[in-house]
Amino acid sequence: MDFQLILDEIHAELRPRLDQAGTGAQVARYIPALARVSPRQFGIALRTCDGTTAQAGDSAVPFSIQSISKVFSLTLAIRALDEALWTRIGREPSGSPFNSLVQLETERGIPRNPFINAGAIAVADRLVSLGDANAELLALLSRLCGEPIGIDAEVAQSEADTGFRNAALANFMKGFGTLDNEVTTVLDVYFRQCAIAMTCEQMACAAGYLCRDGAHPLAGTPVLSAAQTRRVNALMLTCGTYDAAGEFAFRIGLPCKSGVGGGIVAVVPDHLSLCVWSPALDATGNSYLGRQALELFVAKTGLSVF
Ligand SMILES: NC(=O)CC[C@H](N)C(=O)O
Repeated sequence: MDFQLILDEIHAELRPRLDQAGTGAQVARYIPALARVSPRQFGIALRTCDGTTAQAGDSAVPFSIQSISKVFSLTLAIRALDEALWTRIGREPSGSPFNSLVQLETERGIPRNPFINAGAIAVADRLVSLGDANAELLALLSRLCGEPIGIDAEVAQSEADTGFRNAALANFMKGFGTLDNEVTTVLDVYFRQCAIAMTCEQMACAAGYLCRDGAHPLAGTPVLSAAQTRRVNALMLTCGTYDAAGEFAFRIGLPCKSGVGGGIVAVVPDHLSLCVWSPALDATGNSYLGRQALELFVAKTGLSVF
């Protein structure tokens, strides 16, 4: 399959839609540093299991990975704790927005899954107990894509200044005993992981272990076991795009994880990993053009888990 041609076609088809007037799509406004990002950007990149790469558009422009970081923090936590992780975090889709508080009350402070904010904050707490969580995460990402990866300090500060809902989630969970560490420490780790900046090309490579039964995309060494990798992919499919996960499975049928920076990473097991980015979001907090790009990719290639 000529992936470069396919990505070029997708880019050409979507470029005229970059002016998203009238669609309601807009960049995340609740984090001031993200509100300043131009919505008129679109990038896409993929890397196959045999190392072939393809890219189009703004694929080399760094963006704020936001909730895509939750895949990699989960990977670190599963590696360290395996089954023990699941005593404090569920594995069911939430059907609610990513920053929703409501389920925590009736479910006694146990977040539905590791990909909503509450779940990722609970994962961050586990990682804080194990060591320097942000340093571990940056080291993992840098190793996975073979390039140094860093945090955008301005975005991290902006999140910390306005993260009122995340503070509410963390305090609520602390009240139920879900967090072992200080709320401020855990939130600092969480905000900084969300503020990691990467390009589509770096992300497509970094996610490569997810299409290779857990093998490192560059070195081939195990990042996760094959069974653990299946679980991460299953969670991405069922929970990776919040209350749009059903729609994503229906229309795209790939494990996906989105972030409010406008990135979406997607996995075609045994074939390839890809990343799309366009900052304007739909009402569910998923990239408006990113979703369309993934739909086009699946339509053109027939690659889907179904
Ligand atoms: N969906 C997202 O990407 C949310 C991440 C964002 N940093 C937040 O905590 O609100």
